[in-house]
This record gives sequence, C-alpha cells and structure tokens, in this order.
Amino acid sequence: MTHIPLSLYIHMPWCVQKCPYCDFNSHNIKQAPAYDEYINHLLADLRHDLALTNNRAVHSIFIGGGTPSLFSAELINQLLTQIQTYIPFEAGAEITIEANPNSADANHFKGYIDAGINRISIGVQSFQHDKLVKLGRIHDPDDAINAAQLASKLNLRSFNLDLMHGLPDQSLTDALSDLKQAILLSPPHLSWYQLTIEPNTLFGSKPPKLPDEELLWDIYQQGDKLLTDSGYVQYETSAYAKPGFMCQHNLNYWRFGDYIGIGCGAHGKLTQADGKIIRTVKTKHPKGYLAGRYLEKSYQVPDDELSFEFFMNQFRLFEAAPKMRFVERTGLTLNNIEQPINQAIKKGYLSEDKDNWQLTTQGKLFLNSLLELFL
Ligand SMILES: C[S@@+](CC[C@H](N)C(=O)[O-])C[C@H]1O[C@@H](n2cnc3c(N)ncnc32)[C@H](O)[C@@H]1O
Ligand SMILES: C[S@@+](CC[C@H](N)C(=O)[O-])C[C@H]1O[C@@H](n2cnc3c(N)ncnc32)[C@H](O)[C@@H]1O
Ligand code: SF4
Repeated sequence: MTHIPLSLYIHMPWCVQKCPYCDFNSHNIKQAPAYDEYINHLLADLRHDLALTNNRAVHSIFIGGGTPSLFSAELINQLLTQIQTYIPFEAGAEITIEANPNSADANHFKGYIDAGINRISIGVQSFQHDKLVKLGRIHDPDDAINAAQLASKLNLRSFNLDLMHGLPDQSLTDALSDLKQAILLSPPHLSWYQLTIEPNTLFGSKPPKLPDEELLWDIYQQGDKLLTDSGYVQYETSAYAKPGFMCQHNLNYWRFGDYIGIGCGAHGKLTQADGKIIRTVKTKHPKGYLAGRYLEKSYQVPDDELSFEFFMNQFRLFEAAPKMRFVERTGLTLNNIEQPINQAIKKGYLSEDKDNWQLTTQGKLFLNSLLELFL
C-alpha cells in the first residue's frame, strides 16, 4: 500500500455569482468569512487527516471550487507553505489552482506561481458572448482570451481550459468555433464537457432548450476529430491533452489512487496499512465547517464493492489497465474477478494480454453494462 500515490484536494467554496447550471459546492461570496480564517480551518482539517496518510508524501495538489482564484497569492502561499510543514511534497508534484477568467482573478496568476502553483485551470466555458450570457457567466470572451494568453506566457508547467458544449442554442459551427479559438491559445490540456442539466440548479428547475441528440452527436464527433487533428489525445471522455500533459491529479483519482480531501464538502480516499480503504466526506456548508465541524462522515469501503469502485474509476480512462494495479489498490486477488472479467471479454467489452486489460470500443459504448458485471 505504501506505493499508492497520495494526492491532496483543497476546496474553496465561494463564487461571485452562482451559475445556473452548476451543482458544485459553491456559495455566494457575500456570505464568505475573512479568507485567512478559512485557511486556518483548512490547516486544522488537514491535521486531523494526517493520521490516515501513513506518512506518505503528496504526489499532486488540486485547489478547486467554487472559485479558488478569489484567494490572493499571499494566502495561497501561506496555505501551501504551512501544508508543507505537515506533509512533504514529492519532487515535481503537480499543483493546480482553478481560476475564473476575469481580470481581477488573472492578476493573481503571477503570485500563484511564486507560491508554488505550476498548473492553472481556467473556466472559459465558451468564447461566444451570447452563450456566456445564457450560462450566467460574469466574464466576456476577451477576458478568457487574456487570461489564457497570460497563462501561456508565465512559467507554468501546464494550463487547462474548461469548455462546455451542447449549450442552449448552440449550432455545430458555434461549438467548433469555440474549439478553434481554444486551439489557437494552445493550452497543453483541454477539458471539454457536455453541458448536463443537474437537478439542484436553476437550469434544473427551468431547463433551457438544448441541441437535440443528433446535433449533440455531430458536435461530439466533429469536435473530437478537430482536437485529435490538432495534436490532442483524448484520455478520458472529457479530457484532452498534448502528449505528456495529462492531469496527474485526475489520473490519480481514476487509477484508484489515494487522496486527502480538505475544505467544505471535500471527499477523500485513504488506504490504511492494514489494507482497509477509508472514505472521508467533509461538512458541505461553510457554516458548519467554520464552526470546526470538519468531518461529516468517514466509512470503510466494503470488500464486495471494491472491484466495482476500482473499475468504475479505471475504465473512465482509455489507457491499458495493469492487472497488478487492481491487486495493489483493492487488496483483492485476480481470482476474485475471474468470472466478470471473462464475461466482459466474451461480450467484447474488454481485451487482455498477460499484464493488462484494455477497454474496447464496445466497452466504451456500453460502459454501464460492463460495470454492472462487477456488482
Ligand atoms: C468547479 S467548476 C470550476 C471552475 C470555476 N469556478 C469556473 O467556473 O470558472 C469546474 C468545471 O466544470 C464544468 N461544469 C460545471 N457544471 C457543469 C455542468 N452542469 N455540465 C457540464 N460541465 C459542467 C465547467 O466547465 C467548470 O469550469
Ligand atoms: C470538474 S474538475 C475540473 C478539472 C479541470 N478540468 C482540470 O483538468 O484541471 C474539478 C472540480 O471537481 C470537484 N472536485 C474534485 N476533486 C474533489 C474532491 N476530492 N472532493 C470534492 N470535490 C472535488 C471540485 O468542484 C473541482 O473544482
Ligand atoms: S461554474 Fe464555477 S463560477 Fe460558476 S458557480 Fe460553479 S464553481 Fe462557481
């Protein structure tokens, strides 16, 4: 177990304004406390989790939200400096912060790099003004272009642009035009999400009219081809990267690695020395969290759910899956899954060689049926 990489996720739960499609844990900035107070709570929260980490160093860090770029570079510096007094970072650890693309937030970029950040993920969503308005975004296309250009000039290892497609009133040309603009900015990583309507959002209660299935399929097919022709490799349904620039933090989640989760609503997964896998869930609402009630619950993943959980994560990735990774990260043996694996191969969802399993095109298309075999 000592070989399982350990990541750290840090949640910053405030935004200037809630976007009508967003179901992430974010709250209005008007209710935010002094940000340095929150930093102190994050550190206290981390101290409680240290007992579960078995003295491992941190392999990657992701500061997500909400809108982490509301935090000044000075506070991010304090946070990362303090964390290192508790837990060492591996040499070359990827350290990402998410940023909204308005100029105030972009002004923080340079200071973030001085604080140790080496990857910035910018929430662009679209480069078309009318789409941004429909999405309730408070930035305009030029802000996004400026933020991306700034990121590309700074001494970062990588930066990412988040784009969404399947937007209200979006044509194929609109969607491809967003991608073309993104490609011109040459981000090493591009996340391209299809807009989903989430129940607990404004769009959930008042759904906008979205492109029909046929158009969505065309957007996906042609967008994917455009990205591939431009040198991006799709390594997960929504994740594209130039070779060598896959997101180490997300890769660790999907390879069933371990992670500490601190901050409002953050999730963690921590394998213990005896092989038990513990999941932690932190208090979602800032009110409870700021009162010092960090941990909402923690529980052990039952043995009979481990293989499903492993494959649900691993098969999001299109890479070959090493069989020994299953053994190492679940503590189970290959005998435990011989029957479902053979069925998956028979149905054409998987192929295998001595050391690896490989998801087939059929497997990608019928992922749910494949995963059900492990229930
Ligand atoms: C937590 S948000 C982070 C970034 C930052 N707060 C921002 O909005 O710029 C992560 C990303 O998830 C994507 N996302 C959020 N809600 C979505 C939805 N309903 N459907 C598809 N993608 C969504 C957006 O691309 C967003 O940038
Ligand atoms: C949807 S992903 C976007 C990643 C981005 N596209 C990139 O490549 O950098 C990030 C979001 O997922 C959520 N998230 C990630 N890890 C989490 C964890 N351990 N606990 C709670 N939320 C998490 C947060 O809302 C975070 O802002
Ligand atoms: S999409 Fe980003 S800015 Fe909008 S509410 Fe969600 S976390 Fe906040």
